[in-house]
Amino acid sequence: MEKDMGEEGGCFHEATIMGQDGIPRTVRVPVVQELARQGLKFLPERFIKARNPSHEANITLPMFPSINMAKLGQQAEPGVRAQELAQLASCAKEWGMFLVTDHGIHPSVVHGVKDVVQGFFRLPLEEKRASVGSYASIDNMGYGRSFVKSEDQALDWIDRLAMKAAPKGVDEGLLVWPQKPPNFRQVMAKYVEQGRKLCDHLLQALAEALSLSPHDFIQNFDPEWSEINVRVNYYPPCPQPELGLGITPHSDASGLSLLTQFGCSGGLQVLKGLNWETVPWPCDELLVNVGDLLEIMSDGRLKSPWHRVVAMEKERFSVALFYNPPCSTEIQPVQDGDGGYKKVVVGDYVRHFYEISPTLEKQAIAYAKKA
Ligand SMILES: O=C(O)CCC(=O)C(=O)O
Ligand SMILES: [Fe+2]
Repeated sequence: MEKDMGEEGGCFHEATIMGQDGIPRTVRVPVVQELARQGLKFLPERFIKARNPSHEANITLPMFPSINMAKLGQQAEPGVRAQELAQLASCAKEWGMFLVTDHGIHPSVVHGVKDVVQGFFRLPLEEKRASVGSYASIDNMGYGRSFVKSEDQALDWIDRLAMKAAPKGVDEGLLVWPQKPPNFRQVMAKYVEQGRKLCDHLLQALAEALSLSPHDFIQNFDPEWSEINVRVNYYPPCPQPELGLGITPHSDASGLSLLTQFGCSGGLQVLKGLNWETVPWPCDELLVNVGDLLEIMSDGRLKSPWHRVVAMEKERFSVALFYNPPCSTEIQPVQDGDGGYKKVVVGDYVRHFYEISPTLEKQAIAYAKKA
């Protein structure tokens, strides 16, 4: 693809949006990494987000709940395990988000992910483009696109790379995975495999923590057909971070999301009451958050957190694995928990989520509420 210089003096990603006439149109959004390279003093107009000052309390939580996965194992001493399950129940209910330690994913695997991700983003733009294919009709996948819905929407200060890692075979012939660095897919596949094990373990523990049967959540997942999407978020250094956002507020349309970050920490915020609070998430630790699908399965006992990413002066990367039941699975509350949720097909839920997102408030989940 030609290097496309526009009025911002940068290069552009293309995104397909639905026009008001119902006809899809292609819009161009700047490649943020290329903009950032120009050493801008001011944040370009298109990236300025209206923020509600009364919600900007600038609170960094002194500490954040952390779950030791070894203490949740069957070999753990029963008293220790019961205590860890109680801690899991409390942080999953209070925050819908927690750090995990002793999770069994070897640091070399996480470092491998960091190396290939940085390797990809260090490539010149033309090489990045040449190295990645496209899912064509699947929005939000491949290199570059974000939640772009209209021409006049304020944009996120981010470049993204998103791929389907499972089920196997979904991308045959599409070559979406970067060819450079050459070990990108292999390294990511290892992380995905280990991340899946961790999420399976957590799904069982979360059910137990809520006094349900350990199988209640995981029964909706399938070793062969569950979906795992990988999304790499790259937030280049931002000239006026207080005016922009890396990712606009959202919940995840997943069962569970597993995240790692590098570059710097302090970008992720979660809405608590009316305040955005910065999650104290150290760089080498893994973070898990409850997605909308688990909120539905738990009938609201677990809540998917409303979260966002603030722009920062330094560059930051995060890698999210979104773990979902197979898209044809019907999920429903395992037990009545007063959340008012009903049976939905996973694929229908996710499609609707992306059709209406981004929204100002947590709105997509209303799709799964009883009338
Ligand atoms: O970058 C982060 O910390 C969070 C990313 C995120 O929320 C997402 O990819 O859905
Ligand atoms: Fe998210």
